[in-house]
Amino acid sequence: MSSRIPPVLRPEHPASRPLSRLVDEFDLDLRGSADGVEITGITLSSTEVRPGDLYVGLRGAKAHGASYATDAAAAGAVAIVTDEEGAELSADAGLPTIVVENPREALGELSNWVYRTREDSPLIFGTTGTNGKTSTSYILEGILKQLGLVTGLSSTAERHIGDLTVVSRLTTPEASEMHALLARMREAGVRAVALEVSAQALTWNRVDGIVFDVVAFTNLSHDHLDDYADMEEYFRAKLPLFDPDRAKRGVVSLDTAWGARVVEESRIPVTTISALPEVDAEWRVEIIEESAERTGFRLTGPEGRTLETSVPLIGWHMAANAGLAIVMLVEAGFELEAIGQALDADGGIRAYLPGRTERVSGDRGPSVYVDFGHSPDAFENTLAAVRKFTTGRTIMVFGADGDRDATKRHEMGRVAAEGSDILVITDHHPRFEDPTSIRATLLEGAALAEHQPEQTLEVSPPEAAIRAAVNLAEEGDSILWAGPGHQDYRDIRGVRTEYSARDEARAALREAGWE
Ligand SMILES: CC(=O)N[C@H]1[C@@H](OP(=O)(O)OP(=O)(O)OC[C@H]2O[C@@H](n3ccc(=O)[nH]c3=O)[C@H](O)[C@@H]2O)O[C@H](CO)[C@@H](O)[C@@H]1O[C@H](C)C(=O)N[C@@H](C)C(=O)N[C@H](CCC(=O)O)C(=O)O
Repeated sequence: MSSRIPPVLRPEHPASRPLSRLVDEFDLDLRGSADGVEITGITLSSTEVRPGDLYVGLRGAKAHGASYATDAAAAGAVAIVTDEEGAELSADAGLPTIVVENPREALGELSNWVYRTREDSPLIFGTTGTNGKTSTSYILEGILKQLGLVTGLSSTAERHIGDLTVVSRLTTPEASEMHALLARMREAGVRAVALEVSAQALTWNRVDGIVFDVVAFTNLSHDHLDDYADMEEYFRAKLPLFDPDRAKRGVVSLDTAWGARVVEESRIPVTTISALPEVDAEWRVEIIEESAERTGFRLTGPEGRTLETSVPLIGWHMAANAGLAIVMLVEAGFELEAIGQALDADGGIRAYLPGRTERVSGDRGPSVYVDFGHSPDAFENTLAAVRKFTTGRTIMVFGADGDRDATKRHEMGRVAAEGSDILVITDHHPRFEDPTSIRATLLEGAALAEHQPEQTLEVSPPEAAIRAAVNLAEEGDSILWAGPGHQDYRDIRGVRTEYSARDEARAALREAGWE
């Protein structure tokens, strides 16, 4: 049985290390005395300090972490690492202070020192790209489990330590949290870990201090242009993962043209894969069988290596993700034959992906899928997969994130209109934006589509939107609710209200008499 516990995980039996040794080993500028100071943990949030912590005060977009040093000290922090400005801000806390130029850049190595993460490290797999990171990581974890290893996972949806499930806040946690998680995994005997690595994680040093055995690039498409000036900058944010200081080998999907650019710029040995027939790659994924439950595919690689298998997931993009996961394992030294046997054993891989084109409906009535996709490219893939197995109409329900990349909204609306028979535009996480104006932009985008749905509705809030969709649906129709996926909250003006699209969809089906 898995259980859910709060997200900030620390090792249960942390080792204690003297501050004086840290100062000596890194030749740090210490102000105050290190005498008798012992470090057992590290954090960058005053609200998460535990006694014995090294508190790292870094400048954020809203505040300087060092201004919370007094709170951190009261909670048991024994020293602070910060910059010159932070040293002044934290003077009243009376903590021994280490001054570095850029505390964020120091965080990964400091966290590795505190938790000795690289000692006796498990195999670490890292996946980056716009779409498919979570699915690839879950599939990797599923295969590794079937190969008999105790596994760990860090994803947008959840974090896993063996059989323990923990909710996740960011796709890739901050470096101090990431290293604590890896230390906790080591205590639990984890021997292989699948980590999702966002572009933001690379930009903000969240995976510093970790050496990946195999990394992978899935694809790149329009997203996150609020954090990056343009696609080129977003692309360049991914490249540090393909650096010898960080990773040993890589697998690159050529399914988007950006893959070839990764190959060109990679500084580690990489192999290539594609699920597109027109693309020339070392490994090829070819769909051989598709149903509304499973996708079967043939994977062929260098030296005549071949594997025929299937995954309990729908759409060619899921076969592409599975192929990528398998080649990552081959690159890590696993035999393709053993992977094939593991995949087939026990009725096939149990790659349960929460909220990834997850069917939440029963046997009667319309099929309802909840998906996490929130980019035009993700919409296109999931809509195509759902349409393929729908005898009736395809109804799409979606909204867009507030305070996140607004430049993709027109294209989201257009792609959704292009692929659906009925479109229901609603809200997602408005955050501090006006949901009415977000919906207006999505509607403008929908109007740009060449193919227009039979009906386009604007319904707010989302619980009313899914009910409107279910009420319009008939037996044989499919409803795709894209955006919320596995999430269990909505962010409205900075307040996270408990909310589950999966539960709302099931309730709507029940109320309509389908369940
Ligand atoms: C835009 C962004 O990435 N912001 C990150 C940033 O927040 P910030 O600069 O606003 O921080 P701040 O509030 O000014 O605080 C500064 C410092 O004071 C500390 N603090 C703050 C308040 C307090 O009471 N005590 C305290 O110690 C904070 O921990 C922080 O270290 O530093 C925070 C703590 O380190 C991060 O949690 C926060 O990520 C936020 C939550 C976020 O949503 N990030 C998104 C954009 C993100 O990273 N997304 C990717 C997307 C992946 C994908 O789509 O696949 C991800 O990996 O999740």
